Amino acid sequence: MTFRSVFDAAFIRTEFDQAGINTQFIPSIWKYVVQNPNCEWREIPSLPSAAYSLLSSKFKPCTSVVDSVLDSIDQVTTKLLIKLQNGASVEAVIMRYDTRLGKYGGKPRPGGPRSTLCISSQVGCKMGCTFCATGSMGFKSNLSTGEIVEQLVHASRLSPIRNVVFMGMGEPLNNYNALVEAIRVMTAFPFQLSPKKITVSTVGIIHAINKLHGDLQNINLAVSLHAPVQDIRCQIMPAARAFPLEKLMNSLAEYQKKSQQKIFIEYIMLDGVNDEEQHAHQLGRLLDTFEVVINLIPFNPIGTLSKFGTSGDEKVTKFQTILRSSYNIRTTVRKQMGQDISGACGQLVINLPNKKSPTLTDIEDLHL
Ligand SMILES: C[S@@+](CC[C@H](N)C(=O)[O-])C[C@H]1O[C@@H](n2cnc3c(N)ncnc32)[C@H](O)[C@@H]1O
Ligand code: SF4
Repeated sequence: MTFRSVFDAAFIRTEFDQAGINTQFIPSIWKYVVQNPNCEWREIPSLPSAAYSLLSSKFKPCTSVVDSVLDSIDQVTTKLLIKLQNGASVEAVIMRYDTRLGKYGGKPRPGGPRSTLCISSQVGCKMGCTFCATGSMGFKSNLSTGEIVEQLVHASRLSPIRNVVFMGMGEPLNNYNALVEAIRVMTAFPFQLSPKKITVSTVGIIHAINKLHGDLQNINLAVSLHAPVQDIRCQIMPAARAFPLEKLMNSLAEYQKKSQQKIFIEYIMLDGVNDEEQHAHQLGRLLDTFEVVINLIPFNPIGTLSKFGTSGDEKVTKFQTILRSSYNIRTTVRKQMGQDISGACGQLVINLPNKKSPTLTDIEDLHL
């Protein structure tokens, strides 16, 4: 029998309403589950009896289970392999790199480290970017709101999570309703993450960007641009044909006008493809009228799944310098994390259900 996640917010609210149970009990149920993910419903104190029977018949505290936990050698990154109820698996990655450490003069941050959690929104992805391991799987299924939130529940048991980035498996804006609802849950009691600490990364799904600000305010939008001109974008990202660069930039301009927020631009550095000086100038001119931060991403090799090479450090530095000095654009280079456990961007790819349960060796084999 299939159970729903108690974090499937819209579903549980409707069920409570229909059964005449006050929906105000829901946050306290979530709090109990966050603290006791393996609890029995009867253990939760002070619920009406109708709530216990409804919960028992239709819901599970967590519908997903953590199959394995893998730490990087430096202990900074932890990859969770999470098995969903339908037998498919996704990965979530905890990164303990604390950008605020400098603020404390190199001493540990008061209250301990606050981690960033990289979350998956789909099993596989249909956008087919040619440098991405997840893209090579094709689309398998969407995660429900509850399955998205449960990644936070599982990770929070290992590390206090301060930031959430939708940069794991899948294209979040292709699973729009579940994404919006999941972010609403994450910013509500008992998680209470600040929307400013949540980043949605997208390949550039124009119709979804156009409505995003109406549904969620104050979150960060990151756009995987990866090329300054349409023809290079089409070569490396098939989705660029459906979402042409010019229309995407118009949509981003509208988004920025409404949100009044910086947009984060992700730019993967592919050797000899998009990393020449002329590309830096084209990118600088393209973004001239925007308030952006550019994040240059060193390409993480994905073995035979992709033919690309990683740009050399000198080229990356030159690219960064042009954007900074000629265009005054804040430009950072992404720190490489979790490569030894294939937990880095674009390295997330999972074996499929009903073949057999994936083991870590299977996953490592697929990655490398
Ligand atoms: C895996 S995607 C998930 C979010 C969304 N689908 C997107 O494309 O923005 C997160 C980021 O990883 C980047 N990425 C994908 N494959 C990569 C690779 N092999 N090396 C480095 N970054 C990669 C993507 O371009 C994107 O900026
Ligand atoms: S980079 Fe993002 S959009 Fe492209 S295939 Fe990978 S997950 Fe999908």
